[in-house]
Formats: sequence, C-alpha cells, structure tokens
Amino acid sequence: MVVLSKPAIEQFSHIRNIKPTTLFPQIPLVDLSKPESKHQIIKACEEFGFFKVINHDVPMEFISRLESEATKFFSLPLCEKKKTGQPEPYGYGNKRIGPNGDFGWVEYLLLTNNQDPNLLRFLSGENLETFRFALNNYMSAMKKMACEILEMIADGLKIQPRNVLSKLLMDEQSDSVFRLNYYPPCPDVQPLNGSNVIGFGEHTDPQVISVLRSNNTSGLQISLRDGSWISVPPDQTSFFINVGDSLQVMTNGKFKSVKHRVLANSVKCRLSMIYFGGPPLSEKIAPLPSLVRGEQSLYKEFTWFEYKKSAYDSSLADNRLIHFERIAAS
Ligand SMILES: C=C1C[C@]23C[C@@]1(O)CC[C@H]2[C@@]12CC[C@H](O)[C@@](C)(C(=O)O1)[C@H]2[C@@H]3C(=O)O
Ligand SMILES: O=C(O)CCC(=O)C(=O)O
Ligand SMILES: [Fe+2]
Repeated sequence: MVVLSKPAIEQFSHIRNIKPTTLFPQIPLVDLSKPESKHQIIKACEEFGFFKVINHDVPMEFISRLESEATKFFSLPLCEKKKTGQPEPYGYGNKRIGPNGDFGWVEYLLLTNNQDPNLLRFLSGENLETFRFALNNYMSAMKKMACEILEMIADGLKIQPRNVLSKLLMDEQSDSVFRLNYYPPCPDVQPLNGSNVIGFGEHTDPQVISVLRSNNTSGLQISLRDGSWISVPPDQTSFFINVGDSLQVMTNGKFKSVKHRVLANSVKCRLSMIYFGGPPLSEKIAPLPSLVRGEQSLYKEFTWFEYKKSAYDSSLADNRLIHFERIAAS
C-alpha cells in the first residue's frame, strides 16, 4: 500500500457535508432461485439500473481464492506492482483513473479477457499459475451469471431470440474487461465532520452489464433519479449488477445505466472485483427493433469500437451517451 503525504492527499476530490446517507431500505433484491426473478430484474433495471443478486450458483471457493490472490498482489511493494507498467488502459494503476485527469483513492488492476501474459508480469512460476487459475475460474463464473441474467432480461422483455444480448458476451471476440479495485484506508476521511474522499468518481459503466462483488467494507453509492446518492450496504456473499450504457441504448432507454461512485473509508480497506460484459469491437449497438416498435428510436447506431473510443476521450463523470442521442423530431 502507498502512504500519501498530506499535500498529496489534498489533490483528491473531497465531498463535504454529505447528509447521513439513506441506508438503502429498498435496494432491489433478486433471488435467482425464484421463478419470479425475471420480472424483479426488469423492474429493478427500469427503476434503478441496479440490483443485488442472491442465491447465485457461483462457488464461494472461486470468490475467496481470487480475493486472496488479489490481496497478495496489492500487498506487494509498489515497485513490484509497477512492473506491469502504466495502464494503457490495461495493467496496474494507482490513483490515476483513465487517460483524462481523473483521480481516486484507489489502486487497481485492469485486465482484458484475452489474458495478455504481459499484464501479469509481476508474477512468475507458481504464483502466476495460481493467480491465473483463480482469475479464469472467477471470470468464467461471472460471464455465465451475466449471460443468465441477460437471458432473463430478454425473456422478461419478450425479445427473441433469448440470447440476443447474451451472445454479445459469449462471442469469442467479446471485449469484456475485468477490474480489481483496492481502496486503502484513507487518513483524510473524517466521517464525523462530514468530510469524505472520492475513491472512484461518479460515472456510468459503458458496457452492457457489470457484475460487482466486494469485501464487507462499505463505500459504493448509487445515484437515484432525483440526483440523491444512497449507500449500498456491502455484502460479500452477493453480487451487484449495474446496467451499462450499451444496455440502455439496446433497450431504447427503458433501462437506465446507473450512475455510481465509491467513497474512501477511514479505517478499513475495500476490495472489489468487477466483470464488465462488453460486445465485440465491431458489434453494432442500436435500440432493438422489437423495443422501438411504435416509438422513436432514441439513439443513433454505433459500433462498440466507436463508443469505447469516445468513452476513452471523456472524463469519468461525463455523460457519454449524449453524443449518440437522436435529436427528437418536433
Ligand atoms: C476516465 C475513464 C476511465 C474509464 C475510461 C474513461 O475515459 C471513461 C470510462 C471509464 C470506465 C468506467 C467503467 C470501468 O471501470 C472502465 C474500465 C470502463 O470501461 O470505463 C473505466 C475506464 C478505465 O478505467 O480505463
Ligand atoms: O470498486 C467499486 O466498488 C466500484 C468501481 C467501479 O464502479 C468501476 O470500477 O467501474
Ligand atoms: Fe463502475
């Protein structure tokens, strides 16, 4: 872990006087073992773009193995972690998020799904093998769960074929991404004074769907439609699902991608692992015809490559979809 001096800490965004956060009584909860879950998913995606999943069949062993590998990685000396080079955008990153001047109280490892061996060059021999093994098992489980949820969404919206969304993630060329975020305790957070430090600034995820799991440290907040922020109580045995911008477009705005952020914690570290399910770069993203019938299409067609490029030209908090909206005919 890197210890920052006081002036260095001051460059981070602080948020003052946050009202005691509403402790989210109504976070949508989806029990995947229940037959009504597809309807609950649709409702949650329409109202929040976010929900919590329980009774998933991801083995706890896959979760704890990767958590322990990630903990080992973030405990390495900084010079070892830096062996992966600057994130461009993949690799190890420290405080700098993306290429456009965003900062957060976070260290991370951003990986593609094609397992570029260079990205793991801080490891060798047996350590490399155990890390890879844990990563492969976990990522396959995430892809499977994300695809099941996308198929339930297709069913719930009565779209055919039911793999119309999941096939984007199943494609060999799928541009999915995996991220490990480590938020060290931050000495500058003074909860009693209402002073908070941004761990990961507000944004929406550009992909189709994201599956997030964290340890038991709080920090994640989502923004409601009225602009208020609510804290998501951590639950290390469950997963949290975010609707991404691409799913907002494909549902012609019926689902909204959820704005979210992470606040640093004064005493505990937070470790999160997130699978971002994305389409192949050449895939055309546009509202699905069966969801547009009788309505106006709200978005222009674009490829995932075009959207991703435009996202990487933007800052975290920017509204990235605005450039792809159709101007409503009067
Ligand atoms: C500031 C940025 C970081 C980001 C790329 C971007 O230019 C805007 C989108 C950001 C985001 C948010 C969700 C994911 O964490 C991420 C990997 C992604 O696909 O889009 C990050 C990008 C990043 O950290 O490289
Ligand atoms: O680390 C977290 O809990 C969320 C981070 C996040 O939203 C992201 O990496 O896109
Ligand atoms: Fe995110």
